[in-house]
Amino acid sequence: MSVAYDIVAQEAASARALSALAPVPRSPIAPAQARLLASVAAFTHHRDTDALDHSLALSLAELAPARAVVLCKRAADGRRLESLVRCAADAQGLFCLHTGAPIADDPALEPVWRCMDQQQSFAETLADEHRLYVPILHEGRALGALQLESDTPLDGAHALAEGFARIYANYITLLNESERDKLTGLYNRRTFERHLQRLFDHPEPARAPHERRAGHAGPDNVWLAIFDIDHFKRINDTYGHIYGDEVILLLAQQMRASFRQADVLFRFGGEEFVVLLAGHDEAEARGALERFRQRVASYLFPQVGHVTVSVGYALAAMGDYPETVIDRADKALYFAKEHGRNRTHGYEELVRRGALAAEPVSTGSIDLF
Ligand SMILES: Nc1nc2c(ncn2[C@@H]2O[C@H](COP(=O)(O)OP(=O)(O)OP(=O)(O)O)[C@@H](O)[C@H]2O)c(=O)[nH]1
Repeated sequence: MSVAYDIVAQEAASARALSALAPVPRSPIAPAQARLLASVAAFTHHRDTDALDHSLALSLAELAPARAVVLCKRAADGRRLESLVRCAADAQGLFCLHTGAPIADDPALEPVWRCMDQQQSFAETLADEHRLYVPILHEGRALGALQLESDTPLDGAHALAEGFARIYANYITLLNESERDKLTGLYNRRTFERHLQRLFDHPEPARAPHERRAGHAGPDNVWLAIFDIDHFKRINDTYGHIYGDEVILLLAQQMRASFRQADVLFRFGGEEFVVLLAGHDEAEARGALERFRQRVASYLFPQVGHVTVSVGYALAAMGDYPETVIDRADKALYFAKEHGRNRTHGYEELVRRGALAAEPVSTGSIDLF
């Protein structure tokens, strides 16, 4: 018995070894399946959320097929839509991508909200257009929705769109985790450069194009501000790290409540935070930063009481190296710390009044990220 068993086992092992060496016979794959797999592979290849969003809309528009696909994403607070990506065929049938911020209370977005609230797909037929709405669900929550538009009924696209929505939800959750700080949920330093570039490309995303100032063509100015909690070591030493962490968490909440939707908030590490503000002039940027500083100073942190922050900021001009701008804001922050803390200082303002020496323009290419 045992010999026979060994022979059978040996034969099985050598068959496995042979099959490992022999070329695997390729079973024919339908072109549609091959295209689908290629699309999924291409779209899960991306490591940044913007590229992933674009790829999802494009893949679905091509495969559905749909005249247009709109990806609507909900903001973290769940109460508003944060971004729209629309992929639509032009007159030549080529797909073009448009990104933008939804207008609050836009009635055209009512079916999108219905789809997210009911967490269910549904189809609608308008005068000469068929529409399909599919929620993007993750752990019982709708992260957003897909809207497909076509001249013909989209019945066949239902399963495809739902499958894509599931893959997208899993993947975007992983990406979000890698882009955000675990304690506060703010963006981490890794994604800073991409956000800076995006602000230059799409200034003031919270406003609709018609709301922008007439004749305003290029990007608005962008300021980079660094906040540092004053005497944070003392807070840790007096109350312990758990309370220290709570101060960091509550400060992040204060940041979210104080800054506009268009401003981008980061935790750079430790007790250091960064905000990218798109604005018209320095007075506007300074006003927003001062409001935040005062808000923190008057907030009562549980157990710890009053906490203050020092703020340094600098103009991020198009073409500046991010590390140069960070360095300037850091110098202004250092000045604020040196001159009493709980203050806001701008690098350009300090240079203008001779309190800081102007730095030569950096021509290096150090990559800090
Ligand atoms: N609780 C907590 N503490 C942190 C974290 N990251 C950094 N720290 C602490 O933050 C403190 C920072 O101290 P310092 O850099 O000396 O600065 P400071 O005491 O805030 O003083 P100034 O910045 O000069 O006002 C250190 O004690 C770090 O251990 C964190 O994630 N949680």
